[in-house]
Amino acid sequence: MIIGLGMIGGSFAKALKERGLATLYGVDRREGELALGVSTGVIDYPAQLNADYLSKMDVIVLATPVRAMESVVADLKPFLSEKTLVTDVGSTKGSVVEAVRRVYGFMPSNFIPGHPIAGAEKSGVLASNSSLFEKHMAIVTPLPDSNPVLLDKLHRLWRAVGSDVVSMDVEHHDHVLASSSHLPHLLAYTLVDALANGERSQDIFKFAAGGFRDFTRIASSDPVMWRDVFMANKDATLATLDHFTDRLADMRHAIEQGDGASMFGVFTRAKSARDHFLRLLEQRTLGSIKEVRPVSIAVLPASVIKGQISLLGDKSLSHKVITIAALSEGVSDLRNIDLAGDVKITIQAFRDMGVVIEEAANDHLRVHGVGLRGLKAPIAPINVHQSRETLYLLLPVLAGQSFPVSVTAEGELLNQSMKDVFSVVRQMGGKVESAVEDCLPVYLEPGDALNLSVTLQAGSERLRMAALLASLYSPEKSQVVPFLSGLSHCEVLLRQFKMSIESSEAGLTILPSPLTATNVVLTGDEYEMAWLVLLANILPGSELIIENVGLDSVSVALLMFMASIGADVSLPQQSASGLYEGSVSAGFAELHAFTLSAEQSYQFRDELPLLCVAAAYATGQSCIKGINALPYYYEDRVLGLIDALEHMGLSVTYEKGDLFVQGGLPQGGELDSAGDDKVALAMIALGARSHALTKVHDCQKLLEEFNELEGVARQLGFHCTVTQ
Ligand SMILES: NC(=O)c1ccc[n+]([C@@H]2O[C@H](COP(=O)([O-])OP(=O)(O)OC[C@H]3O[C@@H](n4cnc5c(N)ncnc54)[C@H](O)[C@@H]3O)[C@@H](O)[C@H]2O)c1
Ligand SMILES: O=C(O)C(=O)C[C@]1(C(=O)O)C=C[C@@H](O)C=C1
Repeated sequence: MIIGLGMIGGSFAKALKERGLATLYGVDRREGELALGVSTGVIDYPAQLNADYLSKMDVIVLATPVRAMESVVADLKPFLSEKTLVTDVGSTKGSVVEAVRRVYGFMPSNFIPGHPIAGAEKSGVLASNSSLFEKHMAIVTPLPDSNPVLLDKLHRLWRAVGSDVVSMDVEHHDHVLASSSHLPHLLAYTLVDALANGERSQDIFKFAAGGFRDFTRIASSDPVMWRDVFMANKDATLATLDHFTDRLADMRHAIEQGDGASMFGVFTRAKSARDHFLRLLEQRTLGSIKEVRPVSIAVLPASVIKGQISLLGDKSLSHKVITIAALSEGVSDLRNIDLAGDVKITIQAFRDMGVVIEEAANDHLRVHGVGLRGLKAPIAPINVHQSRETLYLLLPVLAGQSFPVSVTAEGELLNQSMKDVFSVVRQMGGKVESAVEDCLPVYLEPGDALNLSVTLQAGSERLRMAALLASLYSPEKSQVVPFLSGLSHCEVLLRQFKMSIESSEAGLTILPSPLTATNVVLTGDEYEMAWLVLLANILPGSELIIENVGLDSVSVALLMFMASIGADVSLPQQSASGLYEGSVSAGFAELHAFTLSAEQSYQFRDELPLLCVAAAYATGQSCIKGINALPYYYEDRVLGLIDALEHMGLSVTYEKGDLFVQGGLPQGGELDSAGDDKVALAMIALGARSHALTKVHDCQKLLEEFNELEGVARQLGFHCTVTQ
């Protein structure tokens, strides 16, 4: 039985009836609504509140405005069996519970309140919609004495009409809904009323467009229902209204003072919060993660590359410089930033914590730093999706703030051990809790900051950066001993922001100091640079100049190694920062077979897919040692390349972790990059001088990370095309 056959009661009845789940009886004080309910098939029968009807009901749903519920409960009381589940759909819950208690003197165990978080600005039975509750939440607010069997029945009823059921405490419900639903209705009603009765009202409505319509849709809602809501949820509404009024006063002040920075801050944070909300909503309504269309890249053999090119900023450096700028004091102008792919995740995470990041152009950001400890607690757990880079940069920074936070991820990242970076956080004094040891999701709680002294057990650049960021939060001097000696971009970048890092034989010594905003033009992506150098060397007639390069110790060692095996490549000069900065030139040359020691394999682990291709085009047999000693994802990449080399007709042996490749000309064919961007780029190089067309599959990630690939290829005359 539905009592109050309006829009919500009618929608619930219709949803159950269409699914063949119930015989529906309706009660309403307006007979016309009941008649319409029967004629439109929303209910089966009209009914009345007497013993005949009430004694045979399994479920009774109160769907009147909330202040009418007390008299309805009083009318039900004499005839009600305690086996009948009585529930309601009212927008407030405390008032309904109080009303029932007033009638009974206690809360009967068969009365379990509920509230579907779905609706519309319409009212009346004709506005019923049987799919209204699908993919929406239904909140139930059981009480300590609630009958568990009937509670289960209530859950099943809401699930049956497509809702996700959530349990909540009555008081919490009323506070949350006061902000999420009641306050917006109050603002919409008041805005329309103020404008309708103010000066120039006719023109205001005449010239209002989408903004006004979107903001005020809910002012068309039923006035009786909403009067009841505000009378029933007075305290919680006043609390959220006061908070809002204060914030509105701040905005008024900012406008009066012409304080653009404050306005910009509020608008950026609000946009980021709303975008986050829409993403949540989208996941709920789509029900599943979006499908990604597979993309392949076809490579036509025998092209030549020629010209001068400047590459977009290195991706991992883009993540890093955004992080450093966000923690600096002042505004940093960052240029040549790669805003594609995972970098967006780092940007979003900082925006979610109150950092204003302006996108001045496609590759240009203006970051309004908040200082080392100035981040704000995010409204929801931070999701780094599949970005390991974001995770490693964020964790130490979060452990340095004053609020606890949860961090989660998606896909494979959820199953991988984060022991190394969790250990850095623990050494800072942060508490790390996770259900599965050393895995995400993780709950981070800042502890008392400790002086950091870390000896890194691996050469990863992101771990090095994580340790350096962690050391920013040490009360006094801290020490980071990198796994690999030599200059890295991490120190160079941090020094640009005035971090005090001294380098000695013993490692890096860091003195506590704030970071100062600065302007940075990022140097080009180093993997893409190495890829172009390789391509130029395997395509006869090629001549190439790559500008805006900044080489750290590993990249210098790699290019020198390439030169030692016959590659035509020249390095720029070393600059004051210690990096080799300027242009790299490269051209065609016959490469010789080479042997890479296990130490070199580790040092060049990122570039190993490219070195496998170099081995394929070199004369003689090359050997790459110690592959099985690398972290598994580097080994996986090489294994992917081994498959590709064999598929292209080359002679390859993989024995006890050592790879032997007999150079020759590959045949062409179809290769699977398994979604790895670095592997895909190497496979494209492998196809560059093969006998026939090469098609590299699963290149979505590559195009996301290197979305200017087609443009670069076109500019240099290299024939590769994206196909579905
Ligand atoms: N409108 C929404 O978006 C929405 C969403 C979730 C929950 N709710 C809640 O659902 C309830 C119903 O809202 P609605 O939008 O369906 O309103 P509605 O106006 O469409 O329907 C209410 C019905 O209750 C009837 N009614 C009023 N007093 C009665 C009484 N004493 N006895 C019998 N019938 C009576 C009215 O005649 C009307 O048909 C409210 O408590 C509201 O807070 C509304
Ligand atoms: O979508 C609308 O029009 C609504 O007003 C629905 C809405 C809401 O504020 O979200 C209104 C009241 C409720 O109790 C639950 C949902």
